[in-house]
Amino acid sequence: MDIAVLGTGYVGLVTSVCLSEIGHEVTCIDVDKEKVKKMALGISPIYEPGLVELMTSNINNGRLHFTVNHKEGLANKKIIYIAVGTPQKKDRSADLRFIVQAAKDIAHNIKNDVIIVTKSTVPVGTNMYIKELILENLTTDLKVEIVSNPEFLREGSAIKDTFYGDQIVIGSENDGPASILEKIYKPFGVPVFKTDIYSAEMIKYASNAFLASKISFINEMANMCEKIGANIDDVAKGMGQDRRIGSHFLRAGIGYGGSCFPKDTQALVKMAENVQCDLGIIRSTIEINELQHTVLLKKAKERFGNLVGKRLALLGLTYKPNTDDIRGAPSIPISEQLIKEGANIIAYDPVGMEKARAILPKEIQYAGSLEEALLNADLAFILTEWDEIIEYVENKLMEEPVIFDGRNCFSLEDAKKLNVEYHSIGRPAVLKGKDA
Ligand SMILES: NC(=O)C1=CN([C@@H]2O[C@H](COP(=O)(O)OP(=O)(O)OC[C@H]3O[C@@H](n4cnc5c(N)ncnc54)[C@H](O)[C@@H]3O)[C@@H](O)[C@H]2O)C=CC1
Ligand SMILES: O=C(O)[C@H]1O[C@H](OP(=O)(O)OP(=O)(O)OC[C@H]2O[C@@H](n3ccc(=O)[nH]c3=O)[C@H](O)[C@@H]2O)[C@H](O)[C@@H](O)[C@@H]1O
Repeated sequence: MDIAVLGTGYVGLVTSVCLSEIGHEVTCIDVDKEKVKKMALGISPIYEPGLVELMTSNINNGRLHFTVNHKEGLANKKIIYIAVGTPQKKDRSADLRFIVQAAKDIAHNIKNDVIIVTKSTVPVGTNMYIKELILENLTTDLKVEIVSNPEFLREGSAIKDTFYGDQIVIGSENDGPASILEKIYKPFGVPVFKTDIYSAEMIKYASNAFLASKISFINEMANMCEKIGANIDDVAKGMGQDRRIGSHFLRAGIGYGGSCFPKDTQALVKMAENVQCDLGIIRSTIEINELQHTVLLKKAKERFGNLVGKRLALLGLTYKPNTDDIRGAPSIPISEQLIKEGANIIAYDPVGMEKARAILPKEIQYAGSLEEALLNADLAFILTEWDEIIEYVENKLMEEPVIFDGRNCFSLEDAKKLNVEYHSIGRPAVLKGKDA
């Protein structure tokens, strides 16, 4: 099948590469000229394990193409994916500016009947709006059908998630376009769930909100564990072994981040307000998450009194390991708080430093290695559980700095062997080989 994909962020690029890998001819269209130029040479704009290899092989076998030209990219395509960004507006609702432009780009450039497949996460009702917008802007009479096909991949495991996902959700007005899409995806061998468009749009927001609320729930329990002397790791394990609860998304820490959980939970609350619904659980989820970004700082202030002039190694800047994405990362509010407290930050991340420089406070210095970041540091904050960080801390016999681990990278048993003072989330502190 000849397919066009508008937008080559995480979702657009991974979708395009995976569709070409299963035999489809895919043209990626993006308005970012530099990005397109690089991608055409096989250079990925994102760090994602396994992506470059698949991208290069499909460019070389002629199934994957890149262009900035909508007219050229959309020519003769019967299937057009929309995967442009839906960021957050100031009022916290979803910003549909890129969606509107994409719809107009499609309307102005197609010459044949099309099926539009929306991968972007969009508020309920947006797919019908996209269809209307395209029809309104057409200059000739063409048939436009629309399918909501929300994306569930996670950054860092995006390729695996596409090939081995739990399900593909397809929302449509009738079975015609849904069946065509089902056929396109057949080689993935992933179960397809067909539903109506509104439900498909809602499944995406409800899923992200549920996962986010699971994280805020366990973080709230972690904060209580600290007060009563329980260990959140064991509490989460004991809960997760009950299959009705499940063990996933019960890792306590400094709160969720990323380009989606924060914006999608807030957009869902806004969407609900518009129909006079109050989503109390999701509002609390958001509030708890924002508070959770402050717990390491509170611990450090309790331990040191104040942080003025203290040299602080900030280890891990991306919102999770195996991605270079800094969008919505807890490192943003945490580094802003630390600067206000007068700490001297020296930061390190295995792959995220280039993107971090553009987003984090200007006062931060960047180290070329973990060793450099930790040299003469009074304290270290671990914000992302990168293997490189865990292995380094595990293998270097350090007496200092005092470690504040925001991701519970070490079991308490292993923490006792580290020879450092160690504070974590929802568990007792460890004082150089002993419980505090
Ligand atoms: N990042 C992720 O892991 C996931 C994202 N999503 C959703 O997917 C959507 C896309 O997110 P990301 O992949 O992070 O996107 P992104 O925001 O990183 O990239 C979007 C791309 O679209 C391009 N673009 C904007 N307008 C365009 C137009 N008119 N024509 C062609 N290209 C255009 C931009 O230049 C940019 O390269 C969002 O709605 C997001 O919520 C869903 C699941 C996972
Ligand atoms: O809509 C999206 O963009 C995507 O959002 C998340 O994927 P992603 O943001 O890539 O990463 P996750 O692995 O879900 O982690 C999100 C955040 O939650 C945190 N987290 C996750 C799990 C956990 O137990 N505890 C926890 O604090 C992570 O550290 C990270 O900051 C969802 O898992 C995807 O299904 C969805 O497609």
